[in-house]
Amino acid sequence: MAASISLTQSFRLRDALVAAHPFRLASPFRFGRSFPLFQNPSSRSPSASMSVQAPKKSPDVEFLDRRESGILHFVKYHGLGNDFIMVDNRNSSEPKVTPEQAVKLCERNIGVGADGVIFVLPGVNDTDYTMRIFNSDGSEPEMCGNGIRCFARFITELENLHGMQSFRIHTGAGLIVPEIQSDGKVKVDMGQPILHAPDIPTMIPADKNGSVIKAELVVDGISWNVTCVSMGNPHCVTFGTKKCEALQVDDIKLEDIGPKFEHHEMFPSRTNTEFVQVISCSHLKMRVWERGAGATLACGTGACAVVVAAVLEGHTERHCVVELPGGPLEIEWREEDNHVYMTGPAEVVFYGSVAL
Ligand SMILES: N[C@@H](CCC[C@H](N)C(=O)O)C(=O)O
Repeated sequence: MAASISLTQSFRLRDALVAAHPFRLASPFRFGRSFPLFQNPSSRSPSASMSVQAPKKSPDVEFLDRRESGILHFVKYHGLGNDFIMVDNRNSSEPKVTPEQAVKLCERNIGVGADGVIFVLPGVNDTDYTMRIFNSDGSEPEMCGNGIRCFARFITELENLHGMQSFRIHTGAGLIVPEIQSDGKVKVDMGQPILHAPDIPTMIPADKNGSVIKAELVVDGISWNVTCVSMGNPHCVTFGTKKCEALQVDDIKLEDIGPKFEHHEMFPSRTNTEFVQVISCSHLKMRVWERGAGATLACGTGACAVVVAAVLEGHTERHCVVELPGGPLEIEWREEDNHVYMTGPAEVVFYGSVAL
């Protein structure tokens, strides 16, 4: 596959990237060619201290080591259709891609196409790695739930690890711990939800505990009931309006109403918004409008925020299946430690290289 697609003078796709990629591939497309120039040392290798040779990357990702000026090698991943361009950035603490380049890469018609670009950077403060992400509009969020599952699976490719693994990841939301399970799914300790209004942040008047739970927010002339939760990044969760308390989420016109929540004056850092339907006391259905990315097929931090909001509003138990357009996530808000746990898949879509 050596086709060259001309985009603009400053941005060309190389090695025949797919713009419209199939969802849920049985086996990933492969566009990168194996061509190892060097091997990265791995402190996680059990034999690292005894062997002169550092362990090899998984053969699928050896092409990431090719050093060619102006070329970005990457692996595209998705978590329930929330898709990301994953970049091996372990040799520098500065992302290899600028926010402006990320916008072009994420473009679905003339770019690779993705909801964001994620960088695997060196760890800090006793963590194994640092995760940074640019949304498709170039803004930088604090955290990404589907992204961190992809991140964990990408590390196993980079480090050629097999079986159950767990990593300590530094993010803008603090320490996050994803764990690869025996079935290949990734369970993530997403930490504690933040409910204190100024820390979310929201300017919606808070209750006596400082939280915004089932409060009124007028958007586009309609009074919505909203609960605000931060999972490191801000979320505004709604189960309905004052007039109609129970949403039918398929009826929501996301493209119209989503941006009005995102840019509402009550959210000084903008917000992600989840529209939720209660199916049962352990089953929720949601659609999401993401800050900086628009309508996506899934949002991991959003699903976590939704379960926290559902418990606080008295709709569900603490352990729920959250059904998203891209598929289900299992979410538990554990009483013992106040942490939220998210379990779901992460898959390779394809391997590629692009001229920046
Ligand atoms: N899709 C992500 C969230 C990505 C960040 C979000 N758009 C924001 O700006 O906060 C997820 O799975 O959590």
